[in-house]
Formats: sequence, structure tokens, C-alpha cells
Amino acid sequence: MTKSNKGPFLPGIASPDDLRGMSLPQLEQLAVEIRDVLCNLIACRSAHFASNLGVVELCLALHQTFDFRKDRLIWDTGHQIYPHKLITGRYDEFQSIRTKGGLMGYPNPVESEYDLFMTGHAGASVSTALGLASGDDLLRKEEGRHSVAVIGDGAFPSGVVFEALNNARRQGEKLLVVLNDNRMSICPRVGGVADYLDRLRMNPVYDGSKDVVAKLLNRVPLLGDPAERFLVQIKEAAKAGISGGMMFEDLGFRYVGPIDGHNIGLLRKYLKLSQNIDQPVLLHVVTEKGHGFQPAAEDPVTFHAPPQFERREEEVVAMKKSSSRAYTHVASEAILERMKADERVTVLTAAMCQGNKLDAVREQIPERFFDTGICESHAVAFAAGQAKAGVRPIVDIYSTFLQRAYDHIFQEVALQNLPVTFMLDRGGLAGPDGPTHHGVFDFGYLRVFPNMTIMAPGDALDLPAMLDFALQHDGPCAIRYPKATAVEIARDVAPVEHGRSEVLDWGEDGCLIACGALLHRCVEAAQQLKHEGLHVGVINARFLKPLDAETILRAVRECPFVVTVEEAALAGGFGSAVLEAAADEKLDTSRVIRLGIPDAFIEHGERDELLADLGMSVEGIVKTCREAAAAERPAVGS
Ligand SMILES: Cc1ncc(C[n+]2csc(CCOP(=O)(O)OP(=O)(O)O)c2C)c(N)n1
Ligand SMILES: CC(=O)[C@@H](O)[C@H](O)COP(=O)(O)O
Ligand SMILES: [Mg+2]
Repeated sequence: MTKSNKGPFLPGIASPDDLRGMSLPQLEQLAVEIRDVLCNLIACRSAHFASNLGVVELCLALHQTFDFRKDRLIWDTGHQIYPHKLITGRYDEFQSIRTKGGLMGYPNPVESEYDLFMTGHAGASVSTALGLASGDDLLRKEEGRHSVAVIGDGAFPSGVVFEALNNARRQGEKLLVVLNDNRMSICPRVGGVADYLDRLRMNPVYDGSKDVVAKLLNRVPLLGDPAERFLVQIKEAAKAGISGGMMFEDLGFRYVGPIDGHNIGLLRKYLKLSQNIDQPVLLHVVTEKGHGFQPAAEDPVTFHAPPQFERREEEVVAMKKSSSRAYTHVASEAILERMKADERVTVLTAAMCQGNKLDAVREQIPERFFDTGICESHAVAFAAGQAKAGVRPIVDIYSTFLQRAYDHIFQEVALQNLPVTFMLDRGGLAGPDGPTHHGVFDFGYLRVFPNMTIMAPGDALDLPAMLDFALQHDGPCAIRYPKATAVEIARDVAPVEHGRSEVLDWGEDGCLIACGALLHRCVEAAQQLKHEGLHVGVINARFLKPLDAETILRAVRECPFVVTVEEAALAGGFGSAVLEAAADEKLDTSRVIRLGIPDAFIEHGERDELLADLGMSVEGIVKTCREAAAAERPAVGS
């Protein structure tokens, strides 16, 4: 490595090996360069930002202290993976991140041996790191591999984390959990764990000893002699007793910290220290979300995943604000209105107040707004308790994150037949977030439960009406809608009736049946087909369950072909339900064609790109109908 401290260093970092010989000043210069790359990325497109700014020093210290070709490193959730990607051989392609065919915005084992799990959902890192430690202990004991999980304070309260902490006592000798405490989830963190961490950070006694320990540590060379290291460990243990961290100590962890998560030297010393402790270690590091770019540090909520923006030095000069109204706006406004109209109605979010656009509810009706933190399982069971007590809870959780609560949807809600309303935002392809965030399994995972009513608005006019239906229905309801601009289809809107679809047009040449917000594409396709002399009808299914068998099977019987369209997995989805119903009536299903998500995980990319690849652009739908019609026309001369 060059002797100068000026850099640039980042372009020359082909792997973490290149960090080994770097001095502290050089590492600090490298950190500046990494932050610059992060800022330049957001000048091109929206991406995760403040979280990545906050872990730059931690990432460098980790990769300098451990060899993660041998040791194990799991970044919880994975949205803060950008610095890690930049120093593990992906600097040259970094600008492609979150674009179709480019790097993923989360860890991706296909890209690098330094990425062990493709993640995007919070909370599993301690479990997987413990599992890796256990596996290595069984198969590679002689190598003494370390297993490190880096988890944020927002992810930390997730139930699965405590399941892992509970299990670690018995088998976590080589487990290090780095708790990255920046006081933020996406919004400010909530709950008792947050209060506990605040106390740990604020403890005056500990602050005093921190300096003492830090001074002592600074005297301890990286490989200080055992006696001094032993002294440091004694101090750590004493400090833990004085300064707290006892919750972790009582669970069998050595609690170390809190330490400054932006001080590379101190991080290295404590990481090194943790390597020599033969029990699970919880290293509590304190960082600033957005560190190094003042506007992000001042407003880490906006800058969690900000829109593209121009900057001049430390100033944002122009941020691209989306003017379009999304289904999320329609939903959150409808929720607010219904909560104002009915005091029984509550809304629950699992740390996604910003994503669900529930800020107005939080401000105007705080007593009926519940942010559980990243605790979806608890949120659903909690809502069931509210419903049992006579409340009408709305569980506003992204489709993909709701998967976390599956057993409670089954046991606490469906089995009890309780009036819980699930609002599944991001129902469908989530775009650049990719396979961890596409909400495409909800039709399948909900339809199997008895008592469930499942609705998918065909447009923005349907959504509030469906919410009204759900709030008066005495049983569980789910309403799913995509991460997309809300569309209104001009028509004489039929009222929402349980299990009834809405026929927009009957056509003698075929029928398109949409279940969900791709309805407007079907309307457009039918209009194009009409110009070609094909009169293809359009039905707005509205209900996945109960299915409007009467109307839909009439189409199967009478139309030359039926094409079902859904932004959901075909397996167990709407088209499957149609086939099942038709088969039960002994109808010919050979002329039912299903468009939807095949049996594959769909990569990241813009939603329209991905839908087009799956034949669900308007052109794709026209093409399917055209081919179906041709197949139905008798061959010339026959
Ligand atoms: C199961 C699950 N629920 C919700 C989310 C949405 N989400 C992504 S990051 C985040 C906040 C994470 O906070 P923290 O772990 O403290 O990381 P930080 O951004 O502060 O670095 C949330 C709620 C998720 N990814 N997974
Ligand atoms: C990391 C994570 O899970 C969230 O930041 C998610 O990316 C938010 O998605 P939206 O941007 O669609 O709200
Ligand atoms: Mg945090």
C-alpha cells in the first residue's frame, strides 16, 4: 500500500487483504472515499444511504481484524452492505447496484464469497451466524473460525434474535454479535429494548470508565501481553457489572461497550479483544446513522433510502420528489379517514411508519397508532388480542414482511375467525429491492386459510371501498396492492360485495380476468385488441377468496379463451383458484391461460421491466390474447 495518506485508495482495494497494511490515517482517508462513492450513487438513483454511511468505519475495522474468507460475517437485513461490497472486489461494478442485471442492493452469494446469505429481511443474522459457528465447530474445529453478526438496533428487538441469544449460551464460543446502535430503525426506534440501549449509552459511571479503559487499551498493543489483556478483560467484566449490559451477561454473553463505532483504532482493539474471549460476545458500538454527510445525519429518516438528489459538498441542492400518488397514499388516507370515523379502528405498523405513510395517523391519532418495531409476529398476535377485545385493528405490513408472522395469521387470527384487516402494501414486484422484497407469495400463503377473505383492488377506487367492507366484516380480511402509482379506471363502479367480481365488459372473442392492480393494463390491452377486430371482455376479479365462481366460470364456459392476470406467484394464486373451481365443475380448462409469477425468484429491476419480462406489459397481454384467439380460430379450409 502506498505510503502517502492522500489516496485515492479505494480503486486499488481488490479485496480486504489490501487493508492489512494500511495505517489509521490511510483508513480514515479510505472512509472518506467510500462516503464519496455513496453520495455519488444517490446522485444517480434512489438507494439505501444513511445506514451505509453509518457503518463505514465498522466495516473497515471488521475486515482488517478478521479474515472473512475463513471467518464468517453476516450483515443483518443487508441494506447497509454497500461499504462491504466496495472493499470486497465490487468497486468497479458498484454503480450498477440495484439495476436489472447489476449488483443487488443486498448481500448476494452469487456475487462474492464474502456474502454468505442473500437477505433483506431483518433479524436472522444472529441465528445464521450461530449456525455457521456450530457447523464450523463440527466440521472445521481446528481452524478456529470466528462467526460475526452485525445487527442494527432496529432489527435487534425482532423475536428471532432473542431465540438466537437464548440458544447461544450452549454453542456460541466463537460467536461475536456486533450491535450497531444508531438510535434509529427507519424511524426512531421504539420499545423497551430501545430504552435499555439508551440507558447503556447514557450511563455516567460507564462513560468515566470508558475513558479509563480506552486509555488502557490504547496502551495495549494489538497483541498486548496476556497479563495486560487479562487486566482489560477484568475491567470489561467489572464495567459490565457497573454500566449495565447485564441482560446480555445474564444470557451468557460477555457484554463489551458501548464504544465509538466511528473510531477505527478503538474498534480494532475491541474486535481483537473479542477474538480472545471464549464465550459469545456482544460488542455494543454506537454510531450515527448518516454519519459523514450532515443532511443525512440530521434527517436519517428521509435519508434512509432517499430519492435521487444533487449535492454541493455537504448541501443537498435538489432532491427528486415523486409527484405521483401511490396506492400507499390511497391506503393511508383511507385508514386515517376510517380511524377518525370509528374509534374502534386502530392501525399497527412494524417499524414501517414511513413506508406505510402513516405519519399523519401517528400525529393525529397517536393513541390508536401502534408501532411494534420490527416484530411482525408480535404485531399480528397483538392485533388478534385487540380484535378479541372488540377493536377493529388494521395490520399495515408489507406483503413480504408479513410472511414473518405466518403462524399467527393462522392461529391467532384465521382459526379464531377474528376481524383483523391486513393491508399488504408492496403486494407484487417491489422493483429494485429484488427477490427479498417482492410481495408475490401472499395470494398463495393466505388463500389456504379458512375464514380468510382476500381482496385485491383493481384500481384506486376499489381500495377504500374494500377497506370499508373489511372493517364491517366479522372475520379476517386481507387487501393487497402494489408499490405503484395509483390508477383510477373511469367506469360506473359497482359496490364491493363479498365474493363478487365486477364485469367491466363481456366479449365474445375472449375474456381477460385481472385480480389486482394490473386491471388497467387489461383494459388497455382489450382496447388495442378491439382495433384488431377482437372483442375481448375484461373482469375485475376483486376477490381472490371467496372466488366469484358464478361469474368467472360463466366466462370459462362461454368465452373462446380466458386469460387470468395477477402480479403474484402462479402457484396457489388467482389463476390456480380459477382452474380449481373449473375442474370442480368438470369444465374444460384447456382454454384458461394464466399470466403471473412463475416458480422462480425474480431478480431486482424496475417493476415495469420485470413485468414486461413476465409477459405482463400491455403488449405482452395483447400478444397472449392474440395467440389464444388464433389458436381458437378454425384452421383455414378445415
Ligand atoms: C422483517 C423486516 N421487517 C421490516 C423491514 C424493513 N426495514 C428495513 S431496514 C429497517 C430498519 C433497520 O434498522 P436497524 O437494524 O437499526 O438498521 P439501520 O438502518 O439503523 O442501520 C426496517 C424496518 C425489514 N427489512 N425486515
Ligand atoms: C431495507 C428495507 O427493507 C427497507 O428499507 C425497504 O427497502 C423499504 O422499501 P420501500 O422503499 O419500498 O419502502
Ligand atoms: Mg439502527
